[in-house]
Amino acid sequence: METNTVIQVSHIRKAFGGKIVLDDISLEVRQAETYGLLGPSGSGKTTLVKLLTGIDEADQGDITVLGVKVPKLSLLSQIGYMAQSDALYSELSAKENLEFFASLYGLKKAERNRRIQEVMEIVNLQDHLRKRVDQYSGGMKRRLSLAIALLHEPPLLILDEPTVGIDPVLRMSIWKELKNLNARGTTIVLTTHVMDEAEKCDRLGMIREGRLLAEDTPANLLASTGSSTIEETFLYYGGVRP
Ligand SMILES: Nc1ncnc2c1ncn2[C@@H]1O[C@H](COP(=O)(O)OP(=O)(O)OP(=O)(O)O)[C@@H](O)[C@H]1O
Repeated sequence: METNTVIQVSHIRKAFGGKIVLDDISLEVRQAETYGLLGPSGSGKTTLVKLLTGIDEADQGDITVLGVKVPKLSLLSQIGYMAQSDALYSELSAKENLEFFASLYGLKKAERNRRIQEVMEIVNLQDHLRKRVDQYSGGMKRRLSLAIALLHEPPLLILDEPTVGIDPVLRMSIWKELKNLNARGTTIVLTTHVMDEAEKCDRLGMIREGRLLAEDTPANLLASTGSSTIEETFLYYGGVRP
């Protein structure tokens, strides 16, 4: 294990009702990088990130996050998790949602107000703070969920499809912010099935049918397969060779 390892996944297996969903997955995420899990729908990405957060438990294998074996309740304050389906109180305003999560994370009042302003500016929702969440669009809800994950400035962000339903301009600004967070030492794990987004990650794990097909920097993955796009690389590892 390297000294800057934030997540160590060793030989994880997970099955639901006899169906193997994750099959002998091992990977490592290093401090201050953005690690992307790339794979088609149903490949096991969400299941894997849920194991990383400790929401769910593996049948076999070990996971260590920030030096602690998961699941561990105390780790939750260290992780900013954005689930695929938004966990928001729709009858409350965005501000009330943020205040609720800020108090869960134990943020003091002055810090709470400052952070609420900051995270809402990052996702460009500062003008919609007082709007009820049930009046938000799908993309706005995604952005609010991201804002909540950022609220307590956790050292590790785990984001399940963070930019789905978000327009390209805002997506670019969110990526810029993710890179800023990396520069300040934050480690990010995200899932995606968007190939152009995968190229923005420092390292990629390609997943298909519960197996890790390959893991490396986008540049190395392209070079080692002689591909010109990440999509071609994925197809190569998936056994589709022209
Ligand atoms: N609680 C569960 N009970 C039974 N099967 C499950 C459960 N959670 C996930 N699965 C199955 O595990 C497989 C992997 O699902 P998972 O949600 O991890 O995939 P994914 O790569 O995140 O897909 P998507 O991009 O569509 O979210 C799927 O076949 C899914 O039906």
